[in-house]
Amino acid sequence: MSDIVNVQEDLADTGIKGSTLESYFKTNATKKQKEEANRLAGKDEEIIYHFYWQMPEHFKWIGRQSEWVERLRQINVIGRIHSVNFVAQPELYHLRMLLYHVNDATSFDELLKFNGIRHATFKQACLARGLAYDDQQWIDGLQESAMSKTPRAMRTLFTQILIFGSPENPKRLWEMFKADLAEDFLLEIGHTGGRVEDAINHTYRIIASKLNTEATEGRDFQYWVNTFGMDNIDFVNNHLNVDMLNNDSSILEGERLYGLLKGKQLDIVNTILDAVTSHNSGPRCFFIDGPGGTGKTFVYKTIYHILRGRNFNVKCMAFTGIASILLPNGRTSHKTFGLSVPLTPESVSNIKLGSMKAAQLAEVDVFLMDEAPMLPKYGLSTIDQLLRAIGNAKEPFGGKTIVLGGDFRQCLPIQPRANRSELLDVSLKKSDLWRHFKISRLTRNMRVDEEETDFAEFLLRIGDGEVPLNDMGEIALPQDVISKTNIIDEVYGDCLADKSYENMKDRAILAPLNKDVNLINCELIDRLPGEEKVYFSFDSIKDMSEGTLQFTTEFLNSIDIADLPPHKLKLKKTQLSCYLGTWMFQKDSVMGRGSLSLNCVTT
Ligand SMILES: Nc1ncnc2c1ncn2[C@@H]1O[C@H](COP(=O)(O)OP(=O)(O)OP(=O)(O)O)[C@@H](O)[C@H]1O
Repeated sequence: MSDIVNVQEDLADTGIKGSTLESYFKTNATKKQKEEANRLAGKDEEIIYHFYWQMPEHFKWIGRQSEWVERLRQINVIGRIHSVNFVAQPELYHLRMLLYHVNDATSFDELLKFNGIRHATFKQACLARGLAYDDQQWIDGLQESAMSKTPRAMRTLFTQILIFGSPENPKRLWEMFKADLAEDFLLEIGHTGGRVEDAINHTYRIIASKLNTEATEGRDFQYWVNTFGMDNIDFVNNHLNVDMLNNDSSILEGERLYGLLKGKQLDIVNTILDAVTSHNSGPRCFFIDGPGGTGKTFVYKTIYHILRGRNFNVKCMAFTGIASILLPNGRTSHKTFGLSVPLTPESVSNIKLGSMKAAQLAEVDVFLMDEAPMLPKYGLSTIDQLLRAIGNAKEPFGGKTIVLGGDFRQCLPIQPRANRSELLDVSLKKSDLWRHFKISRLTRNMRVDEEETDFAEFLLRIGDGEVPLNDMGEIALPQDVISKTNIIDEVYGDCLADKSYENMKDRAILAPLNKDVNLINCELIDRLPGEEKVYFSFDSIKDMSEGTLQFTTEFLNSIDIADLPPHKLKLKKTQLSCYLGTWMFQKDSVMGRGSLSLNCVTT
């Protein structure tokens, strides 16, 4: 009941007395009076009731009078009720749903009534009318997000549903969606050989942790523990920092990687392992400086697995999300240290002393951060202050071992409208903390073959600013790297001629613009043998009756964005396709994400 009062009070607060909705109720009341009068007079006149969203088609809204006035002529206009976030405002969401299905209500109160029973909430009224089923809207929402959102975003949505959505049966939702919620961790154990239950437990702990941090107002975490059927809070808290890779897999992986280390890589790993395990008073801050491809990520992974295998608590991170996924259990540095976005010299970490996140950081022995040159010097200071405060220690970074790495030739801190010297000024190298770092350099490019070393060196000289520029600020590329005929023939010609299509997966053509990629793709697909299968995207909107915006077919077909397959997707059996996410095929249409098994070669 209180929720309803709130909805009505909200409407009143926003000056909605005499609003379009209240006037709609009045219009219906007038129609009902007329219907009753007709009945008493024995008059056989049909009174037509309209849904709220149909009102603009048949009535004109006169704002001054706060009144719907019947149109003399019906016109083609589209009425819609603005959308409501079903997690944040569940009662408004159900009110909206009722308005889509009840066309003769004369008040909020009447919307609550069904079959002679007045229900306490709009949600219950929807349930009674069969418009919502036990948690059906949460199931729909989660199913949709399983197809379109990352597992991390889905875990956030799931937590919000638990906190704000009052689902009837949270445990059932968890059982239904736990595999989707754990999708990234399941993928990871697929590579590292961990156990499925560890991935699921890890997801469970993350959700427990989110609930613990976010379920502050009104509901205490224990409420969710009981409702959700989770293990008790102590169990959850005690295990929050244990990542899901079991130590055995880390020991094996650590040994494997260590055996492959070459030259300088081995020295760096040994130095860092020694600093962590021997508790000596030597340096605890390291910077691994190396151009792209010199094996920095390889080194982080080796250190991570060896230390995890020895029960050390190691956190991997990178400045950008895309680089963080290359690291075991990688997060962004912003997430790990609660840095604000955007990061400014005034920013402080949003991790509060005494909070659970602070306690988790206190337990970490080693922080590994890739792409560190993107972190501005004041970001490094914020991390230093946070770790000193958490550890109540005077040493840099609270005495934790911190391993930064990256390449100063690559992206530097992003500073809007900064000139060169301003950019350099915010670089890590200008930080007072820089002097504490022991710098090691990797130089051998592990990606190139012997015959490509000249080109690798050329790239390094570009990065170091040693290649001369012409008047236009351009550099001259070596003749042997410039395409002279057709780039498809040059890269894939022999595979096409020999029909060795499998070998095509070892080569790639990169282009700066998607339109060039599409052109090259189309030409290449045309040159592949076999029957072409064409899939079209959906060109109509599901559940139009729910008041979805109306779009023309032409518009829907023209949507061409990076996250979605193109409207016309051509596939051939011999084609190599890289799927970012998974798609759902229905008959001959393709949409969003889901599961896919196609009779074509995939990489
Ligand atoms: N010792 C090694 N043995 C075998 N392969 C290695 C070794 N070191 C690096 N590699 C391989 O070389 C490639 C480049 O290494 P890595 O990705 O670690 O470089 P990076 O310095 O992190 O590059 P970038 O800066 O571009 O991210 C990877 O495929 C990696 O697996």
